[in-house]
Amino acid sequence: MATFLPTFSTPNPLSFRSKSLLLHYNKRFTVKCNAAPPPPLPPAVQTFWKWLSDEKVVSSNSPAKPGIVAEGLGLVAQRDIGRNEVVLEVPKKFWINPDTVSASEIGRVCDGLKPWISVALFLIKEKLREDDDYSPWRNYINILPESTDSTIFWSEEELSEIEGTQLLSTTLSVKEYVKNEFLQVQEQVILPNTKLFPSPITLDDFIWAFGILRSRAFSRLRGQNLVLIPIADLINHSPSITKEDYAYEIKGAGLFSRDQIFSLRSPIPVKAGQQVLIQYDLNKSNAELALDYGFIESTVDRNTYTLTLQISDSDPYFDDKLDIAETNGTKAVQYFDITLGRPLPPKMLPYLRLVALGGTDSFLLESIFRNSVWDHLELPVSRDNEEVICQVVRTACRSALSSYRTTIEEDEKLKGGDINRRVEIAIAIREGEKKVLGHIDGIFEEREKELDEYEYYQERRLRDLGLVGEQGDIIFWEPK
Ligand SMILES: C[S@@+](CC[C@H](N)C(=O)[O-])C[C@H]1O[C@@H](n2cnc3c(N)ncnc32)[C@H](O)[C@@H]1O
Repeated sequence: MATFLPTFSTPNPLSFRSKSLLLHYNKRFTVKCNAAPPPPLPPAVQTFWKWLSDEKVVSSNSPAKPGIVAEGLGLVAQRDIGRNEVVLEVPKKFWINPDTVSASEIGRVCDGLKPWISVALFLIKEKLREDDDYSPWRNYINILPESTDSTIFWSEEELSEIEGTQLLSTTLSVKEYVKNEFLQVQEQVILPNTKLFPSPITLDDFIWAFGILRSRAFSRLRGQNLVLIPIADLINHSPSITKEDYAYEIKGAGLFSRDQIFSLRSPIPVKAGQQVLIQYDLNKSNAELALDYGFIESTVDRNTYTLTLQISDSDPYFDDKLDIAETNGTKAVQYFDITLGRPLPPKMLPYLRLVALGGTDSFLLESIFRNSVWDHLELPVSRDNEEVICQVVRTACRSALSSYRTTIEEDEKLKGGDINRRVEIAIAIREGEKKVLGHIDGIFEEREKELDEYEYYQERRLRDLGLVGEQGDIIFWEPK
């Protein structure tokens, strides 16, 4: 399951982003973890299932049905399910997307709105409907959670647990973005149309809808960038499924039908009574998982930090540097996601060297080098240049590390204690970020130690001209 919204980057000039499976116990239901029979379905879920059964979307023979699981609600196999077997098929009529909104009573006032905003308004409108004002969508809305453990729902006190992290600045940027969008839509759509929106709509309602979309909408589907698929969106995530493909798709409803259906398959064999699970997104960092869904994984490589590098506007060579950067697929402000235990992104060192280029190395910025300069930047340019990039990165890492309230050792001690899920997520996130910062610092510490061993541009040039021997000795010619 992937999300649809703009990505948010952190504001620090040299900033970085951070990710274990921590099971989520949804506040809606109580889960007892023992071999007892599964807990009965809450009335809202039973009504939802009956609605879908009456509409022939599901039947008593469906391979899976809703169940109460550790993650809240989930899809539980009613019989053994094979790998790639279809678990559910949901016809288009039951999807909620911008087209659903356009065709609804609020459609005429939602035209032209961003897709997510029109769907958010639709969800809120349906949620706030009076009981006597029946709408079938109510069956779905009633099973949606009031919140998740996404950081957008955290209290100030909970957020203080991620002080100093990139996740905190991203969360605050997201909330600010949602607030601004809310204020705008409130003024332009909600308040001028009180007949359509008779109940007051608050920022909290809007944040709820945003959280629902962010955690449940399917994207990257044929022709559908933002769509809620009731019942299919009960599928939970498993970190042990490492194949993302083929879990879901949109296809034709049949040879003689123009309708479309959303089809969900199980990526692995599932025994009766077990939960059907998928991989939401292999590429999301723990910070992204925490923001979008309110859980994280213990997988090491979900820990990332985003380093933001920039060619300064006041750099005397700004235009030349920007031209070189853009010709080589980078920008004036460039983000590099650094993952724990992995090498640096390939373009990071050349970009850093470009940003730091100056003094006697600046001849490389001349136009005659334009086609070859990036190749030169792939390797150390000069001792000065290489030393500067090591110092800049190491200083930034140390400064970022000093903004966390706890050390890795203190975080380690807190783990396993009597802490709630959100604090558990907070500890893992801040520990993960610090580990990545330590990893980056370590890489540049090594480089700093090796400054005297690198071959720099001038030596490479002399060697290419045959003026340096294999051992680095300069070859002299006696004048004839
Ligand atoms: C698409 S919904 C899945 C249905 C959801 N469990 C429910 O009760 O409605 C995604 C949400 O399920 C929960 N979830 C899914 N997979 C999880 C996991 N592996 N660990 C913890 N929570 C998970 C999170 O709250 C997430 O935001």
